[in-house]
Amino acid sequence: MRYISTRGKAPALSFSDVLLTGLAEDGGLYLPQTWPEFSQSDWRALRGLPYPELAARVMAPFTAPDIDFETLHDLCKKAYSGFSHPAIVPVTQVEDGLFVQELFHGPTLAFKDMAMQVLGQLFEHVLTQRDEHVTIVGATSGDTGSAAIEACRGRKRLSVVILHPKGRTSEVQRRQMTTVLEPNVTNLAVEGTFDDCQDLVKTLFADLSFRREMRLSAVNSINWARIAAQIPYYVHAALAFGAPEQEVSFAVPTGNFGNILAAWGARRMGLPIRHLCVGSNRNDILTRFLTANDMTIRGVTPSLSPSMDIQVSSNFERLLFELLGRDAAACASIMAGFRSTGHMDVPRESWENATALFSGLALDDSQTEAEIRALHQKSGYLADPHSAIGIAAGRRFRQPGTPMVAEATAHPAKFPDAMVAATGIHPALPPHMADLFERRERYQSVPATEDAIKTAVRTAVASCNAV
Ligand SMILES: N[C@@H](CCOP(=O)(O)O)C(=O)O
Repeated sequence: MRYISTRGKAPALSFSDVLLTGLAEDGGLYLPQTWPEFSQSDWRALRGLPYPELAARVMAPFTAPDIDFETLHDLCKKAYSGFSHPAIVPVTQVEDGLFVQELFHGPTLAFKDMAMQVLGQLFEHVLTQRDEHVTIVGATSGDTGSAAIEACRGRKRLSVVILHPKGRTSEVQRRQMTTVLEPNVTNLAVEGTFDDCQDLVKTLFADLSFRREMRLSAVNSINWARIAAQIPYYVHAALAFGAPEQEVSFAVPTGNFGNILAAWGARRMGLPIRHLCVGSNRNDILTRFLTANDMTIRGVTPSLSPSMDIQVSSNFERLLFELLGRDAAACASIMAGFRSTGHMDVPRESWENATALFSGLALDDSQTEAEIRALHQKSGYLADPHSAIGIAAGRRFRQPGTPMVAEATAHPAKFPDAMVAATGIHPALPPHMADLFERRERYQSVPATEDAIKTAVRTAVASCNAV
């Protein structure tokens, strides 16, 4: 398998190189040169497999020939060994035709662990093979940061620097990051929004000499490996409902578009997915795009679902590239226009193709709170604000005869204030985090400037090397 950039001007790479490279050197995102396709009997053969084996079988075409199936299976077993639920990604019914797949049973209580735990193993494997060290720089609106830190903490071949928007995550989310004191972990509280953090990360990658000097690598979903490791849970859910004979739809609370892009990838591989529903909060750029072809940046506003407080959804570029028939020049020019004007001009035909498969629903904070409360009263299910938005989107677009699976992306204990306001219930943190509020924090506040972040990255790498 080789990977190509959505902007067409970076070299095609193998899986291991894509893993270590993160963002393509032309600013684009890597995608498989050709999508692997599974036959009906290939899907059937995955039924009933333990999750780590299913994950390895689904990911194997993406990692070949660099990583063979046996090695990958071993890495997946290690990755999912710390999950607290025996099914890893259990599915429960909340209403007629509406189901929830819980993706938050990993160590940091969010869906990011599903891929990040695998990435930690993959980095260790590839870097050991090559005897190399990399510096991971990532941006988080709340969940990616702690998942990345958890996957990388204490690993000698990795330094990890995470940028979060100061004061814009929940306190639990912040503490999950800032109380990890291993010397290879640096937390930067950036005076800006998540979009500023993500932009700064991309700016660092765009400076090729800095990038090479620091050996930068990525753990955000700009890194293809993140998407590849998120495809298997869609397969797992679809098989549970009778795929490949039965179609399934999914509803996904969406910020950076990586999670729902993985669902799209599963469909591209032949999984019978009928409909994909995007759930947004008041930062509703994706819903505006899907309802009116209006992809215009309006500024990031804090909400009850901070992980989705995003306007520029990185992974949309991968879908755009596919919608444009893989025309990299057109994709690069639309992305350049988006960057300079804040408005993305998606050709009408591509937009119509997107809306044939995707729908969007946005909930403001009072609607989110009402959804959490009503769902809890009617079904007893306690959904965090992000998952509640996904569930509302699933209910809005479910169709008779097709199970709708809403992805529960975070544990309610990550957002206690919102949960208490909606239901009066304060969900307890699991035992391994019970003392989170007593742990010492370490982070550095920095202005949202390229110079400040570069200095902080240099210092982090130097101090890590000194240990
Ligand atoms: N919602 C994310 C933002 C970063 O997304 P990613 O999937 O690209 O890592 C978060 O919680 O940090």
